[in-house]
Amino acid sequence: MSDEDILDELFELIEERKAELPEGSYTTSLFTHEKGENAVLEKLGEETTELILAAKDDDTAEMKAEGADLVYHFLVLLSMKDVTLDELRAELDERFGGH
Ligand SMILES: N=c1c2ncn([C@@H]3O[C@H](COP(=O)(O)OP(=O)(O)OP(=O)(O)O)[C@@H](O)[C@H]3O)c2ncn1[C@@H]1O[C@H](COP(=O)(O)O)[C@@H](O)[C@H]1O
Repeated sequence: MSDEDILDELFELIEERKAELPEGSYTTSLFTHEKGENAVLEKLGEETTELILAAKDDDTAEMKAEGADLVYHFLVLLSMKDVTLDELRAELDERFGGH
């Protein structure tokens, strides 16, 4: 499975959680008052700090773990703001065009 596949699958699952709000799901809790937008923004801040500290320690295993948390919460934020993964790809594609 390519990296692109897992990002698409994860984003689709996040969109499904947003639409269906199944109980007992952590993602659901981020889309409801149980945790909400502030919790997503706080997590992005916390995990960015943890990623920086892992990099400073040259701890690549921890970098991957914190990076995965960061990507997941970033995808939740995109979905929360009705931005799609394809729009993010279009932004990256546009920048890559010059190469
Ligand atoms: N990738 C993730 C993912 N990364 C991190 N997290 C959650 O993010 C939360 C915060 O992580 P922390 O390490 O800060 O843990 P914590 O301080 O104990 O968390 P809180 O007290 O703030 O809840 C944890 O509860 C993790 O479970 C994730 N939760 C879900 N996913 C993906 O989303 C899918 C759907 O999950 P559910 O919506 O829970 O079914 C999963 O199968 C995964 O693929």
